[in-house]
Amino acid sequence: MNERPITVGLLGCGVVGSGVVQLLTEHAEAIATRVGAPVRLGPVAVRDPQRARDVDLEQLTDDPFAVIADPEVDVVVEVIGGIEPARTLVHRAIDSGRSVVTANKELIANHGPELKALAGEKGARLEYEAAVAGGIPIIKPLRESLAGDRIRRVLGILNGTTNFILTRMAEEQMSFQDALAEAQGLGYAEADPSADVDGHDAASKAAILASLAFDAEVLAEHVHREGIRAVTSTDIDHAARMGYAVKLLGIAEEVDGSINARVHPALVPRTHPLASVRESFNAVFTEGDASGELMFYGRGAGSLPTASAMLGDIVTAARALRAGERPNGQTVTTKPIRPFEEVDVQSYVLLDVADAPGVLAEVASTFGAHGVSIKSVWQEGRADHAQLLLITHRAREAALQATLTDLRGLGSVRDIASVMRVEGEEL
Ligand SMILES: NC(=O)C1=CN([C@@H]2O[C@H](COP(=O)(O)OP(=O)(O)OC[C@H]3O[C@@H](n4cnc5c(N)ncnc54)[C@H](O)[C@@H]3O)[C@@H](O)[C@H]2O)C=CC1
Ligand SMILES: N[C@@H](CC=O)C(=O)O
Ligand code: NA
Repeated sequence: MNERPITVGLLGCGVVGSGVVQLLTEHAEAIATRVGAPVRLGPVAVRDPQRARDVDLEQLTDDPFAVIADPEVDVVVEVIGGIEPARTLVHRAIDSGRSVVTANKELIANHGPELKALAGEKGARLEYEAAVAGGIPIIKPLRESLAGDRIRRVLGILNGTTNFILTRMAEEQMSFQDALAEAQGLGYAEADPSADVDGHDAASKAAILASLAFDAEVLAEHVHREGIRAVTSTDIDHAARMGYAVKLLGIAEEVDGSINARVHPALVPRTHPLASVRESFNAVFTEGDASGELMFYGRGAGSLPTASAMLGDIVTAARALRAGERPNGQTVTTKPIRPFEEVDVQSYVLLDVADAPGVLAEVASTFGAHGVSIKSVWQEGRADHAQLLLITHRAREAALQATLTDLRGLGSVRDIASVMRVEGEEL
């Protein structure tokens, strides 16, 4: 093969970056065959070039700007994470006509529109398969394979760290803190684990999925977000007894021309395919008019699975370079974003109540007064430790909130111990 090699410049060499180096080296022959030219690793920017590493790096620098300015570099791979300096680096790389492959969901969910527009203008590619659900192919399927369908709804387990924590809490009665520490040790967690447990990471991914599924500009700030800190082992036990698993879901729906995107813990019926997604695995479940229900399942985090998605993007960018293709200028429409209060959701409510005559009727009539219909009720315990577990039918979130306010005012309701959504139930 006498073709000019395509050179990759790497920004950051942590968990994912070292996986990219490993795969570029180990799969070099197959990649060269698939691209039609060798793809070689060029300069690599790291924080500390003196530090000992598992991977072999020849051209090390501590200046990421030198990498994007290197005339040899054709494709820039960004795995530093966070907004700055990643945003400036990616912006400059694209501005100089280079294609960029990134795993940075925060960057795409906050600045994707401006970066995509610049890439279109400069004839560069901006690829980000690793940014959502790590190694699972979902960006290309949504952008290409499903481009002829109309997607109505996307439901996903989009964060490996929180799914790992919830699985350990459910199956091994492990504490939240111990499970988080284990996820950190395995390289799944973000540098600041609050990004995982408070749902920021999943919200970025939900925004990206909503943008692609509905050809719209949905940013992280448009996503209603609740993390898993409030989920207790009592909730998980109750849910299990009622036939549900507790999952942190990212949801994007288009209903009557408006989009709602949200991330929150949810009870998922055990019979739903998402309920069986355990450990650090991710899954994205799509509902399309023509394709029906599809589920994409696999490793959403970890060095090599994430690097595998990036290598696929590097091959895409390298092939486009060889073919002299310009990226397609996709039109993005502006669609209204529906606030969470105006979304119809099914809910699970756990109440600490007095076990006295008339309490259930009082609680039920409070729901009824706001038009929230109750689907099922369980009572646990007696006297001072009585708990009522209620599952509602779909109702406007604002009506549920008004119900909760009134429940707090009832003498018989000691505490609203927990409120979660229910998703994936047959309607
Ligand atoms: N770890 C995972 O499983 C996944 C991570 N991602 C994303 O991939 C990106 C990277 O994540 P990780 O590799 O896990 O993080 P990491 O913290 O292991 O690696 C980031 C590296 O960038 C380096 N760095 C920071 N600032 C730099 C600078 N100015 N110049 C040069 N190097 C710099 C750090 O020293 C660190 O080694 C993030 O955007 C993350 O959200 C996406 C999917 C999965
Ligand atoms: N911290 C993230 C890594 C992948 O995006 C996760 O836990 O899923
Ligand atoms: Na992916």
